Amino acid sequence: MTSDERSILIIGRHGQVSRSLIELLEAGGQRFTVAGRPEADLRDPQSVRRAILAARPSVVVNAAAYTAVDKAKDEPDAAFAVNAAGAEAAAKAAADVDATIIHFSTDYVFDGSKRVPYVETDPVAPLGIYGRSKQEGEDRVAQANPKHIILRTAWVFSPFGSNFVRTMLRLSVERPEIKVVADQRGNPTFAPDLADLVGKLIPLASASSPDPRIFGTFHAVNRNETTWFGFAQAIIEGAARRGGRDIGVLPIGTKDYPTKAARPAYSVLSTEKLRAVYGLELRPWRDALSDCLDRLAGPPRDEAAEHSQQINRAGKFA
Ligand SMILES: NC(=O)C1=CN([C@@H]2O[C@H](COP(=O)(O)OP(=O)(O)OC[C@H]3O[C@@H](n4cnc5c(N)ncnc54)[C@H](OP(=O)(O)O)[C@@H]3O)[C@@H](O)[C@H]2O)C=CC1
Ligand SMILES: Cc1cn([C@H]2C[C@H](O)[C@@H](COP(=O)(O)OP(=O)(O)O[C@H]3O[C@@H](C)C(=O)[C@@H](O)[C@H]3O)O2)c(=O)[nH]c1=O
Ligand SMILES: [Mg+2]
Repeated sequence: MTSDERSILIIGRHGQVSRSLIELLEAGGQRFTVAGRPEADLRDPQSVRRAILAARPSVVVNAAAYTAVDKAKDEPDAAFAVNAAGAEAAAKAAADVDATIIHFSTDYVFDGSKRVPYVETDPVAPLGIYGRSKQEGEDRVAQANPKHIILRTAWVFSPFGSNFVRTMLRLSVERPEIKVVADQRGNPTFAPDLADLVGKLIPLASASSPDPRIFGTFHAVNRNETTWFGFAQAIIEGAARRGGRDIGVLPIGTKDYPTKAARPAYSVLSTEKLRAVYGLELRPWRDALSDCLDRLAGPPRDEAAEHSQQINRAGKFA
């Protein structure tokens, strides 16, 4: 790395995507700064601006957001402050130091009325406050900084924080069976895979005269689609192979699982643009889930047994 190379600033410290990105950049020995609460709070735009002007990075990755879908209904001001005004402040300050902003949005900007994968140019029509606040954030980020890469992702899971995989693992020890909606389709996405993607975009985005085609909005999700029920089944099966309880997973309808906020019935995202522009794609979600479960519950028992037999045959423990 040359000494005049500018660094990367990540907004958000303990989130799924921030932690995955921090892990990746640390492993790669890259120079980066983290701006997180309390000193950089997206509800206080000036605090975010200060952090960006002080670091003068070439790329700002905004991995922070208000992500509580149901709670957003009771706290619309907080959701919009963080996801719209806060995101705009980060994008504007990035523009002022000539940095690219990499920002994340969500499949929940769509209403779910389609039955084939959504493309980036499809009209947005969010069903709830969270989706509306994220949609406004997309618009404001794009407006504030022409050098923006907005990655619309979905159903994010990881070994960190609060996510559907960790919820299912917790329920599998607490309950005899779980009931999960089988009429909402989407793409589960592994936060470390998103971090890998961002790691590949950073050098392109921080080039001195980047190709303008790299900017814009891109769908970025793991390959293949499922329902929350299908995802839950795969989680419980995977956990059982690793010594977890093989509890029943029962399919139900959205009407049988009332929530404060409505979710789209179909929010599968086409990643054709990411492939066409960058030549990049994320692997199938089942492969990513397997890596996530390895980290949360260790390797599958049969594979572990097979592995130790191989070691024994090799005479390592003889
Ligand atoms: N989770 C999901 O399923 C999906 C997420 N996304 C988007 O991906 C991005 C990353 O999400 P994910 O990693 O899952 O989020 P998490 O919910 O795991 O983490 C949220 C992050 O935002 C930070 N944050 C929240 N409020 C503020 C605030 N006022 N000021 C500063 N930081 C704040 C948290 O801070 P702290 O470090 O202090 O905890 C944390 O780092 C977000 O833009 C989200 O909308 C898109 C689709 C699906
Ligand atoms: C825990 C649980 C949930 N569900 C349903 C409720 C809901 O329709 C669906 C998903 O539940 P969750 O509330 O965990 O997921 P949710 O918070 O809706 O997840 C969303 O988060 C935001 C941040 C995004 O951007 C989206 O892409 C998406 O990942 O599963 C069940 O049917 N049974 C259960 O036991
Ligand atoms: Mg949630």
